[in-house]
Amino acid sequence: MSKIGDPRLGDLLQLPYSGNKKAKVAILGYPCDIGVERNNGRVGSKNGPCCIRKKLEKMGTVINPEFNIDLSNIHFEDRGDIQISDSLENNHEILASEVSSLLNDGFIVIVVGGGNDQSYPNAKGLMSSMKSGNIGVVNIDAHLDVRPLINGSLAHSGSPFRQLLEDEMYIKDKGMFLEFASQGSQCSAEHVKYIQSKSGKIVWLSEIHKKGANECFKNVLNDFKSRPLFVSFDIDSITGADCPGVSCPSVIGLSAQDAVDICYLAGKNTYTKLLDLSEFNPNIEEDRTARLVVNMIYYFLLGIAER
Ligand SMILES: N=CN[C@@H](CCC(=O)O)C(=O)O
Repeated sequence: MSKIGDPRLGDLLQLPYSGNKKAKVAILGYPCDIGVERNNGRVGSKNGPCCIRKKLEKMGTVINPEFNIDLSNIHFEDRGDIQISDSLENNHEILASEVSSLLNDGFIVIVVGGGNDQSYPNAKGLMSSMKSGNIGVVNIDAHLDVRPLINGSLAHSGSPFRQLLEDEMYIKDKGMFLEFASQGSQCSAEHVKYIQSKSGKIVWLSEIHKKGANECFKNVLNDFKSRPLFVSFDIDSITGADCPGVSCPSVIGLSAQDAVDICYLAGKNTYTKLLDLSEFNPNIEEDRTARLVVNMIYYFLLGIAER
């Protein structure tokens, strides 16, 4: 529990819903790393949601005196973890349907993974709730994650955005896709061509370092205009010094400050319906990285409070 006179996110989660709140936000866990294993990555992200929940309890002031933002105007609800089995395909179906039903109930949704394979079912959940593929998807990630399915049919943590770019509804309704903070040392030239052939865009990490993450991300939000937006954040896009607990770390990347600034802007953007956070792996490092992830959630909420 929080200390006297200092309510935190855990207290916000306890408040019952009252009709006059500014927004409803639901947090949902995807405790699954089968997709990471299939992609030959380091497993452990299935323990991510549980670890985040423990930290969430005590972090993040409900009234932020630095920015003068009061989160008690937001209804924040923990919807638990989705039911996981050994079948990744089943897990994805359940996830897409849960995300869609939360969005239909008027929630802004935060999904905490788990592997990055979650991002295609999450996008499907958004398309199904909108009954349209005319959505915007921004993948903040060191990797492009447009690898082909294994044996032509098995999804994995490196394939979610190829699945999106090949999705019938997304293609028919002219969805829009952009990769943000991609690292050329970890992305194949063939995959770049593939994304361009599907009208996807890429903002490389080097460009972000020149112009600043805030500026670059504001431009992206502007380009996506009024489409319902899904911001997918793979935390391995953040430099390993700031964010060591991931399946595939890098010595370069966004800073922790960039990450929270981006989450704030994503939350403040009226069209953002869905945020997912992927690849937190507490088996590798659980304290510093979990604190960063909770801060990212917190800054997203601060942004929503400023809509
Ligand atoms: N979501 C992560 N995708 C990366 C994983 C790389 C790795 O674990 O080695 C990718 O497929 O490139």
